[in-house]
Amino acid sequence: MARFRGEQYHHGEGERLGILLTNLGTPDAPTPSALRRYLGEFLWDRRVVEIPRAVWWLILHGIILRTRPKKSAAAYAGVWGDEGSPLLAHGRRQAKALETELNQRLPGPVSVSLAMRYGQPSIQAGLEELHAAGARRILVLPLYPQYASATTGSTFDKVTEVLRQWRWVPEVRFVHQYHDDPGYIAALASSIREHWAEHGRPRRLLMSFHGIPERGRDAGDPYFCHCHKTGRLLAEALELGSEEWQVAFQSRFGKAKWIEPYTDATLTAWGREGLEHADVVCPGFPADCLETLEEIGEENREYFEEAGGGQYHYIPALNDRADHIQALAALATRHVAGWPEAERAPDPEAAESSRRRALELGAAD
Ligand SMILES: C=CC1=C(C)c2cc3[nH]c(cc4nc(cc5[nH]c(cc1n2)c(C)c5CCC(=O)O)C(CCC(=O)O)=C4C)c(C)c3C=C
Ligand SMILES: [Fe+2]
Ligand SMILES: [Fe+2]
Repeated sequence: MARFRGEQYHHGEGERLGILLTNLGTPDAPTPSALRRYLGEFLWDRRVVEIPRAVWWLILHGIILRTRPKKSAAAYAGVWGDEGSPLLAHGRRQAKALETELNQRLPGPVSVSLAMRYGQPSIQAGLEELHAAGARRILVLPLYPQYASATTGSTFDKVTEVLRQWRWVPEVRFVHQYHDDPGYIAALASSIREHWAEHGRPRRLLMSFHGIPERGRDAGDPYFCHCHKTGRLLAEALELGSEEWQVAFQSRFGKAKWIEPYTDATLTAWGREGLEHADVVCPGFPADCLETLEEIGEENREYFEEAGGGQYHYIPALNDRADHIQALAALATRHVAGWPEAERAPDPEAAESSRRRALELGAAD
């Protein structure tokens, strides 16, 4: 509260549309201590692990945070680039490109800030950045095409937790999902067709999505259905026959049963069959990250090849492809309809002619 004193508000001035582009988060460095901090925050979220707190605290602090940080740090080290975590580097490029695109499409002005649900830059920092830029209307756009309680739901929790501390809450809208958005599906289909033009068409395309515990799906989380609908629309856009594609779920965590089929088991089975060429695409990850580059690009490639499979290609995420940014800009534009920064400024000529017309009509009466 103390951060926002009266003099920081500029009544009527600096009106600006703010877009908070969010993703899951990533550690600050590929080291065990940074991973312990990051995983400690992430895995303590009740929407991510739904086990009673006392029991989970003992497991998390007694076992997981003693072993996983070292293993995860080694995996992150393998994908870490000059710009740091791939998820963060792609996120920064996406935010910049989206800001440029939206300022061309809308009267604006528009500011886009990138924020992570866990770690840095935080959702609090992103919201404060937008506020400092003069944004009084904010669209929250989580980069999760498919809604899940653990991701989209949790982002909503954090945004509202931060805004609870503000005296003057901005006008806020929230994108809930865009799993069947035509622009998103078309960008995925184009990226796959381009890959095929260069590397040849595979016998089968695996569409691998991050999993969730089966319990969540059975309790009503729409995530599983959203993933399947994305998969069906993408297969239709690519005109694939039913034997040529499949949906599967990756990145299992913990001992509970997760939604099936599992990506690793599917690719192992395809390898055993002697499938000569498999491609994997991850439509639920709009930016490449550990789970795509390492888990799909490396780990699952080994499962497939060691089981006897032939060619294997991971098709990169949409990242900052122009068609992806245009799809996100179109999505954002639809969600801010009616806000002043999204409406064309009145054209003085049109306003004058409509005033004359009104006068004429009035005179005719
Ligand atoms: C795309 C949607 C995602 C869902 C749904 C999701 C659920 C979920 N994830 C975990 C556990 C972990 N996820 C981790 C990384 C990670 N997860 C997502 C996305 C979804 N997670 C992304 C984009 C990333 C990558 C971040 C990066 O920095 O590259 C990790 C950390 C890495 C590791 O140690 O393996 C864990 C752990 C659970 C329990 C869960 C529950 C529904
Ligand atoms: Fe995850
Ligand atoms: Fe391929």
